[in-house]
Amino acid sequence: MLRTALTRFRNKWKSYRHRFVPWVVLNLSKNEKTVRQVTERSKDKLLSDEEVSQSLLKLFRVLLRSHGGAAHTHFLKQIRSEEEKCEETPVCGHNAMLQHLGFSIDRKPSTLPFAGTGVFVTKGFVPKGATVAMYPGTVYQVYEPILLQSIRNPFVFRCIDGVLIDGNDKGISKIVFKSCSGRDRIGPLMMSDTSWLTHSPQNPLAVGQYVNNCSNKWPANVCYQEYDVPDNFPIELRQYLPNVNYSQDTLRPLRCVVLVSLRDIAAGEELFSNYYTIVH
Ligand SMILES: C[S@@+](CC[C@H](N)C(=O)[O-])C[C@H]1O[C@@H](n2cnc3c(N)ncnc32)[C@H](O)[C@@H]1O
Repeated sequence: MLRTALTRFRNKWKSYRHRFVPWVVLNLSKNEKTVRQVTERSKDKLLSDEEVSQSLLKLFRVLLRSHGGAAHTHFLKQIRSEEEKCEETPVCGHNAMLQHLGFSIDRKPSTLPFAGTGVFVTKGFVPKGATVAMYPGTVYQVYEPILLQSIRNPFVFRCIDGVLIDGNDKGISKIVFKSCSGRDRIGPLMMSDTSWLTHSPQNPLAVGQYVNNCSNKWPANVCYQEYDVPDNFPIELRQYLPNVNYSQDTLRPLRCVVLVSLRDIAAGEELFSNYYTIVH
């Protein structure tokens, strides 16, 4: 009997796509109704990678312009024609987001009791199918060790293929991210953004690690989606990517995770994702 129960649990556990260990284990039975079910891995993507690229590039180009890009003048020349479409005044990340994506998001105390910080739409309006946030952190391939960093860490996110992203902005996780980010720079160009580790990230999308889990009362309004950064992603815009590979020798494209809106979301609403997705 115990053996059957254990086998059933193991099979079910294996099909969970995103997990925040150990919180998921402790809360699995509390809100099973909210589990998101998809029939195939390929059906899980609401947006194509190209659509995700387009919205990231739109924002990052404005950020580059507003941050001066002084050290990257020669790169700026290359993208001059695109930039001419943007307005001349420098803008802060949240304004850039509002002006160019139509909404802004920020961290605030969650509306849920005992749920700590959450993420809210602060201004504007998020249409269904928009890239609303990014899940920052160090990317660990399935074969890479994460034991120390994962102890008492509720920010370890598991992707569909077992890749892990450590989105903790404190302690050893923070040290690891900064060290990997410094290691990967190319001359003056950063290949990733470390400012998500602070209270004011340069890339205002990079707060997805603070999105709380939905409940029976508050259904999910966003979902996670893997996004592998394509080779042709402009090198001068990679400084806004909030992810870095743990190992320098990783051969595959950089894994990012974005949160995509499942419905229209109005200003003032908290974002809720689904920590559990079953892939049948
Ligand atoms: C990825 S973190 C989310 C950010 C977290 N709210 C914080 O302030 O650090 C996951 C943790 O958030 C809390 N959390 C997420 N969803 C929750 C919910 N619906 N109710 C209570 N706590 C929740 C749990 O403590 C969980 O371990």
